Amino acid sequence: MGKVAVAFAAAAVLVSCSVAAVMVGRRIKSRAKWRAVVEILKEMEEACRTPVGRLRQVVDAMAVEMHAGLASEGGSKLKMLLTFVHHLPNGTEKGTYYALHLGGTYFRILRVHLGGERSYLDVQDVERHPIPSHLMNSTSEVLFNFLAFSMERFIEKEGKESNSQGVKRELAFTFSFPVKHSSISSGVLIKWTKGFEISEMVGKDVAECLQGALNRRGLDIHVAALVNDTVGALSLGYYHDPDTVVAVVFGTGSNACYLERTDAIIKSQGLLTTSGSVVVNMEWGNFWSSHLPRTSYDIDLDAESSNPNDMGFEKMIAGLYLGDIVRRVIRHMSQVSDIFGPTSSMLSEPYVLRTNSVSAMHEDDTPELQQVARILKDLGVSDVPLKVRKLVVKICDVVTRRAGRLAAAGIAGILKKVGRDGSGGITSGRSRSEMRMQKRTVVAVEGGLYMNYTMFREYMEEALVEILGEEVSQYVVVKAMEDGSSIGSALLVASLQS
Ligand SMILES: Nc1ncnc2c1ncn2[C@@H]1O[C@H](COP(=O)(O)OP(=O)(O)O)[C@@H](O)[C@H]1O
Repeated sequence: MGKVAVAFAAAAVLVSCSVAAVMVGRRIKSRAKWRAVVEILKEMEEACRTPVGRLRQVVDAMAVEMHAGLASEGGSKLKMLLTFVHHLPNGTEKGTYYALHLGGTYFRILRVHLGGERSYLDVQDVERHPIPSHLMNSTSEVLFNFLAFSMERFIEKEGKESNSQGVKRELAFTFSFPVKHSSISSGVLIKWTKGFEISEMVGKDVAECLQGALNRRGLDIHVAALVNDTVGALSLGYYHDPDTVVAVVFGTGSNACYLERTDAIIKSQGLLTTSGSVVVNMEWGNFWSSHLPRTSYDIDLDAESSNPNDMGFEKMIAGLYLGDIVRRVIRHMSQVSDIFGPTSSMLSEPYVLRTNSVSAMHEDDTPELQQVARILKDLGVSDVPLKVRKLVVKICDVVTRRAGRLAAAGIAGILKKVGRDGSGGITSGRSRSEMRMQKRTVVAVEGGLYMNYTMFREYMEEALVEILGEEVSQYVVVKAMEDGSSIGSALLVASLQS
């Protein structure tokens, strides 16, 4: 071999050595990046842990806050609002009634016809539309004109042969935001939540605004009741099953109401009702306790939201927020590692990842996780390997598991307050034999998150059994109420007439 050939051979060896070294270096780097990502997941999992001991602390805190909110105005972050609902529909109602429901994402209109027997409940013409997003930060006039216009179109479709023609229509306005009631049919908006921002509306009478808009359109419709969506769900639950004492909504936001004894409402001493009880709208989205497992992602989400330092519990458990928590974790991982490829600017867009997509990824049962790949692609993250897709599923699981378990702790907190958790209420303990006398208790549940996200529902129901124990759980029935908020509100109006 000549000198030149030897030099080439030596250079070739050197080049292949350095290529190998670069490849090894890259592998080490990518292993380090993977480790960094796994570390983020581990930290997040740790911060989201909800062992049953911690859940029980949340249960106790919920019951304590409920007491405080009933004791004095402003005594707790839980407003514990009186709804002026003393009687719930019992099945004897008759006639045709309407409901118009303004939720966080959807508005719905429907008509129910009641024949005076529980079995004769005919729900007709349910319309459900997304709320046009520009309305959420428009003016009260624009918002209510739109609702009145939608109501007018609904009625026009009834046609001339409708049996309610020529008769004043009785309407329930189901309103999923906090209201301070002065009667069952009037109340002022306390604040907006769930991304709505029409500040001049705060302090105005909500039913009056709708009635005014209906009158301006010349519609012969009477706003007979202003009903929180949870109270609607409770009404439908009670109509079907009088053991229903609690209702919870898990949709865009989250809230709960329950039947309380009037003598337990210290802040309204002297409140008398013929039934001896009243429905209390807890506005539990604003619940807070140091026992809630909060992460840096929750803190950032809150700080960047339209209502910082507000609705802390809702921001951990409700549909509007779960997607955004998952997005924040993915974005953090994409900042410390290139496992998601070049950082997509879409990942920085708040609320771009919806909770519907989180459930689609979480429940993706295709072998290659094609749903996950498709949703990530929509976020500008293409061609990620299977192990990264699995990691995303894990993030969805951690966030939703925490949400479901905390939701269960909230429900158990209410059961504790009303003495239906097997412990005999907040102050006294009970013997085993007394526990056997536990009353059957139905919890009516509704909302898009609960109805459509199976894993959320399963985690919630599993944790409820864990908290209450097998024995007491036998007496607690969780019942889904599809469209319960709207149907139940119409039933409530019917019960006011009978
Ligand atoms: N398939 C789904 N998976 C997860 N969450 C869902 C799903 N479908 C709906 N949701 C959640 O439920 C919310 C809608 O809740 P819903 O009770 O129907 O309406 P609203 O809150 O407007 O009254 C959506 O914004 C979303 O957060």
